[in-house]
Amino acid sequence: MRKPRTPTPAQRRALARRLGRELKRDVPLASKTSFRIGGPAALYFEARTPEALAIAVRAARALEVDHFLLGSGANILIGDRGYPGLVIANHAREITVRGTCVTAASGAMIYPDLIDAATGHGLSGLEHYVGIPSTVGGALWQNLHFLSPAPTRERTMFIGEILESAELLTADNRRRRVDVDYFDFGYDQSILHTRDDVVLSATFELEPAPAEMLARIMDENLRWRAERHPPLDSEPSAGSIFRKIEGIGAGRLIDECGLKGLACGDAQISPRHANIIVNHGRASAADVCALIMHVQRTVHAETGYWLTPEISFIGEFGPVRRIAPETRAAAETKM
Ligand SMILES: NC(=O)C1=CN([C@@H]2O[C@H](COP(=O)(O)OP(=O)(O)OC[C@H]3O[C@@H](n4cnc5c(N)ncnc54)[C@H](OP(=O)(O)O)[C@@H]3O)[C@@H](O)[C@H]2O)C=CC1
Ligand SMILES: C=C(O[C@H]1[C@H](O)[C@@H](CO)O[C@H](OP(=O)(O)OP(=O)(O)OC[C@H]2O[C@@H](n3ccc(=O)[nH]c3=O)[C@H](O)[C@@H]2O)[C@@H]1NC(C)=O)C(=O)O
Repeated sequence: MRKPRTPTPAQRRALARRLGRELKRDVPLASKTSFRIGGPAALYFEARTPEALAIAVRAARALEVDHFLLGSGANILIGDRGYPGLVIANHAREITVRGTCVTAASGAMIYPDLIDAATGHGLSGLEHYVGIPSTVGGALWQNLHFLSPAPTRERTMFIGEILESAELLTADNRRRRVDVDYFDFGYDQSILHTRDDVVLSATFELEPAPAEMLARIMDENLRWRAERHPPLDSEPSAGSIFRKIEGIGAGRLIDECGLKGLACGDAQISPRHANIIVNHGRASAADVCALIMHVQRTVHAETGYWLTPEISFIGEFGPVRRIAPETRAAAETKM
């Protein structure tokens, strides 16, 4: 990925003319991510409607200002030096329910807002994703997934299965409604990874279901997550760091290499789940990157697999120190 550039004074002024007083400077980003890590955005704009989102993206494109679209910040690591261009934070959160269709602006939170709206109307299809931090846009970007309900949990369910249509701002700045096939969904994959489209809103086609069934699925899924994953509020993270590889869980490989609990500064490979790095308070992006690189080298040396990060790296990063090759967790374990 190309390094984002700092806008020129002329670009800043032109952007301010288009976006008005809502365009802010030097806004800290760490608190806007689930990892609670990262430097500031040089320029920052909060879009509260799909129209404002389209205006901001069009303005950045027209003025050739490097920009990043921030959802709930749950799948990214922002560099310690921050983002030198424009961060457009998607706070377009309106949700409407009509019959069995739920339409949401792309900044709506899947959990709790969209799930509350759907289950409150006795509609099934979204409840599987309870407890997962994501906006609607982020969920379509990566085809949000979770296991099918207990007791069998025999397959992975994807949000693409219930998507009916979406409104996009396309790469050529047109507003266009597309159906589900457009997204070319896969595991952790969608067309959004390769096209510069922005999701403005999405419509999900759901099915009526008894309230007790919805409540049971949500309880069981929340319990599943609580048993396996570190709690986000007290141990901030970005969820899974690495992709599955040939169907094998990255967590299993990292665990087998004895890396659970290994720490670098305040960043630590979670003792609970080896594919999650947690921030114990003052972790830097450099600490997280040092752990990521150490995991890649160790897992490769011991298993032959090269793990690929699932999270996106946003903005500017400083130097990363190398952890000694043989380092294991025991001496540094923090619980
Ligand atoms: N299954 C699990 O347990 C977990 C899953 N996750 C996943 O993490 C993601 C979190 O979403 P969220 O926090 O909102 O996203 P983020 O703010 O972390 O952004 C992630 C990426 O989504 C893209 N994106 C966000 N909004 C839009 C939009 N409106 N239109 C097009 N692309 C968009 C951006 O891509 P670009 O740079 O290309 O614009 C961005 O790089 C979800 O995909 C979720 O599946 C996270 C934690 C746990
Ligand atoms: C957390 C995320 O998504 C999760 C999603 O919530 C759940 C449920 O559907 O399935 C995946 O987790 P996962 O725990 O199965 O993923 P992996 O880290 O690949 O682990 C696979 C397997 O390894 C084993 N495992 C895991 C952790 C660990 O410390 N030790 C270990 O042995 C477990 O048997 C586990 O089942 C998604 N992760 C990936 C990379 O696909 C996320 O995307 O951020």
